[in-house]
Amino acid sequence: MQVFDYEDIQLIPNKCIVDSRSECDTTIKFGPKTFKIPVVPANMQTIIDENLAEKLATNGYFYVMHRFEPETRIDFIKTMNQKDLFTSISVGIKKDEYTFIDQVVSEHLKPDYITIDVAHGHSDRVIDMIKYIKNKLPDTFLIAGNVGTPEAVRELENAGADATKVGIGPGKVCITKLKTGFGTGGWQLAALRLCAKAASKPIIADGGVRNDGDIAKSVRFGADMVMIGSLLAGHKESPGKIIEKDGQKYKAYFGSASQYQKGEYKNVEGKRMLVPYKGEIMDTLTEMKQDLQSSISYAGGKDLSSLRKVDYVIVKNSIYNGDVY
Ligand SMILES: NC(=O)C1=CN([C@@H]2O[C@H](COP(=O)(O)OP(=O)(O)OC[C@H]3O[C@@H](n4cnc5c(N)ncnc54)[C@H](OP(=O)(O)O)[C@@H]3O)[C@@H](O)[C@H]2O)C=CC1
Ligand SMILES: Nc1nc2c(ncn2[C@@H]2O[C@H](COP(=O)(O)O)[C@@H](O)[C@H]2O)c(=O)[nH]1
Repeated sequence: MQVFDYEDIQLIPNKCIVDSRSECDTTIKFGPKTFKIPVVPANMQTIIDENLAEKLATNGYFYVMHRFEPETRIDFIKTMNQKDLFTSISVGIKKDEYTFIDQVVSEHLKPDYITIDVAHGHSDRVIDMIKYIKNKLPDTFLIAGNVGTPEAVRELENAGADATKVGIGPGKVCITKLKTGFGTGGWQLAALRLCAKAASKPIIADGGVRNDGDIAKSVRFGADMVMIGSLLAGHKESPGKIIEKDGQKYKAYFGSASQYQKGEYKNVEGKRMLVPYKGEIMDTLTEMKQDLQSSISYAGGKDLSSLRKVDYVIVKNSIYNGDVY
């Protein structure tokens, strides 16, 4: 098995067929809708809230609302419906979540997307939840995760998931790899490749993206959508206040399995960090789009499908040559 991660890979350019990068089409059809770029902010409490979800939906970006204020989800769906915006929410697998699905159905709500968001998605409890949701809400596009193996992708797909989310432990605020010894941290891109080869439905690559070029690499190795936390943290629209320290502005970014999220130190697999304040998130998303357009031009194509076919080399841990920007 070839093992590598984002920083170990360089994609090999092909002859350019466009006159301008602006000709390159970064749009992706994912589930029932088409989005501007194959990028979705992580469904974490320091990354997304209702206001940002609305902004993303209005501007043609995919979003997944987090599940950490469970009692707000019904109103969130109704508000988005009133504004004629698509709805994309998260659920867990505990007993209350079955009651929540029942409530959604009894109120005749039809979320466009639901994401089952748990640490260890390869489990019968997740499979039971997939079957329950697909039975009650057959028209909802159901994303299940997280997983890190081809076997898990196949099992969740066979249970009815419409897409699977790949990534156990590669996240910036993740300490799963240190606390448990398990995961795809350090070889997320290779794990993505294995999972995508086994998949017959779309894949979301989740965690470990540190540079815009990693989005193109994710697509090359099989991702239809890329979930990003740290790169999209620290914006004006990110939940939480600006924190001033030594004259610099920051925002907090913490793991969904951290003590800051859980409110207690039990089964902690996440940490907190300060992210330098970055201004408007739309500027960052626009830059991601432009960088992806450039990637497509280097791939010698006009759309994302050209990235899927490019050759690559493994340059183990050497591509940075000390470069940071
Ligand atoms: N992508 C990643 O690498 C990771 C992501 N996370 C994120 O943290 C958040 C919390 O996740 P999670 O703890 O699953 O959610 P919950 O706290 O909602 O737990 C879901 C259920 O699964 C059980 N559970 C959790 N982990 C395991 C496990 N390893 N083996 C067996 N049962 C388990 C829990 O019981 P009990 O707590 O009693 O075990 C609970 O009953 C999510 O948003 C998740 O995405 C967390 C870790 C890794
Ligand atoms: N192991 C943990 N993983 C976590 C936790 N909270 C979130 N996550 C995962 O990280 C990605 C974001 O990764 P990034 O590298 O882009 O910052 C997120 O989508 C989750 O899958 C956690 O507490 N522990």
